[in-house]
Amino acid sequence: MEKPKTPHILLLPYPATGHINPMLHFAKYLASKSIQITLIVPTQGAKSPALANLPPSISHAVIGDDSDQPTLFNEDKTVDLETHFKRFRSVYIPNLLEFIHRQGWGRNPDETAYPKAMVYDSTMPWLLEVAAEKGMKAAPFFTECCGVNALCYHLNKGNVTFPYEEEFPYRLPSLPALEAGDLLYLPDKVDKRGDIVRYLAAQFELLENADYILVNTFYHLEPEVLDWLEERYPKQRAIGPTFLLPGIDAETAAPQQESYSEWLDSKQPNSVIFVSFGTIVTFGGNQMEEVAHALLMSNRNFLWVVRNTEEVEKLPREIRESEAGLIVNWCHQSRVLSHPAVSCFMTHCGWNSTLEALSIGVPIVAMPRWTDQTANAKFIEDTWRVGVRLKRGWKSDEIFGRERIAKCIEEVVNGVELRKNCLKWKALAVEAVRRGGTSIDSVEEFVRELLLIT
Ligand SMILES: O=c1ccn([C@@H]2O[C@H](COP(=O)(O)OP(=O)(O)O[C@H]3O[C@H](CO)[C@@H](O)[C@H](O)[C@H]3O)[C@@H](O)[C@H]2O)c(=O)[nH]1
Repeated sequence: MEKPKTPHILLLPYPATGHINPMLHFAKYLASKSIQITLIVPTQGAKSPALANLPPSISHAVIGDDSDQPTLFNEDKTVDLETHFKRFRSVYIPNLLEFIHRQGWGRNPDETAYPKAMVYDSTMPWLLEVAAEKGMKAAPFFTECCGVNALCYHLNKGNVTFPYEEEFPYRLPSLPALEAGDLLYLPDKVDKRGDIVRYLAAQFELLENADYILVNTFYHLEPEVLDWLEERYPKQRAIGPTFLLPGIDAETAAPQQESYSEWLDSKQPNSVIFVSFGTIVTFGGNQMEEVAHALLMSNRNFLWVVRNTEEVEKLPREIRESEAGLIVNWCHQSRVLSHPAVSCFMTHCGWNSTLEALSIGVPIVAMPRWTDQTANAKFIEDTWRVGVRLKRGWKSDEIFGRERIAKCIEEVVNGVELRKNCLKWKALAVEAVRRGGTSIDSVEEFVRELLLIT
């Protein structure tokens, strides 16, 4: 008997865990619908823990980029980010075209094996042209929140100029009033010329030609800004939180790192401060020391993810030897957040971490560093009201002191209103991905319309 024909789709994340994770969750959901998936990761992302437990239903390829170049956010040298991004693109595109050619999927787009669509990270908008050249539908995937996307839209259309004009607050349609410290930026020592802001704004290049625009958020979290952007881009859909899509395993942790599970199990409900700063930012020794002392001052249990062993060694001895805490270099974050022992989450406010906390219902101590994190922290405190932020001044690389951090922890741990709000967002997030929910309906629509299957 002839095997049933399934459509094939390419997924192309940007090579960073915070970008691979949400797209991979989406890929797993599509794979569970018998859609054939090929996940293509540039070499810089090949070692991401997100890729540790790929299911056999997802084919996986690594394609050369410019990874012998300096790391993207290198604080020791001022990296010319514009050159970095240009080189990435100029190396990646020919390698991708050659990869597609080598697969023998054929040139005829009617062939079943030939990918019908390309879902690509929105920070690589130039992939739309590759999709068009290869006769595939183009679906950019945004890994940041819609409020941040709207900021990028205004930057791209010139409604907001960079360097920012000092007429704060900015009042932009569908967004709350924004102060300078709420906007996208990187400190001068990492990105003097604002290349990262331009790179993020460029997500809106060519966007009107996209067949679908996927955003990892959910409708009830950002209704005004989603509606506002949808008026301009009718094919925009909120499909998140992708880590909650049904039937997927959102596992990202290396299995040998599970000692923390037993440790968490041994703790009282609501007794542990969970601290994790994502996969890119580093805060530097002095800031880490202040965090360490704030945790000690809180007199509570803590579970702290410090990615790098050298960083752990630089922490004060009292924290390394403290019986109240555990320091690990990786964990299954969404599982930790779901543990009843966890009472609050100190985070750098990367969008995945923010969305995970919101959807699991854990209040936040927001300690943003840069890019979208400052805006996310603003929304966490003032829009969703699920946390307290350590507020940065404009372009400030100030070190937050231990007293200030400890005060935020106390406010969050004791915040009755915050906890109520958390439960509200949690319920709405879960509803979005349930049968008939806004996000799941959008995913099903995508599958039906773009891949032409029912
Ligand atoms: O021990 C850990 C640490 C992290 N994670 C996961 O790693 C992801 C981290 O993503 P995120 O919180 O978004 O942080 P970054 O890694 O910093 O993400 C980058 O990408 C995001 C999406 O574009 C942006 O919002 C951030 O600012 C940018 O730094 C999350 O899914 C976490 O659950 C784990 O599973 N275990």
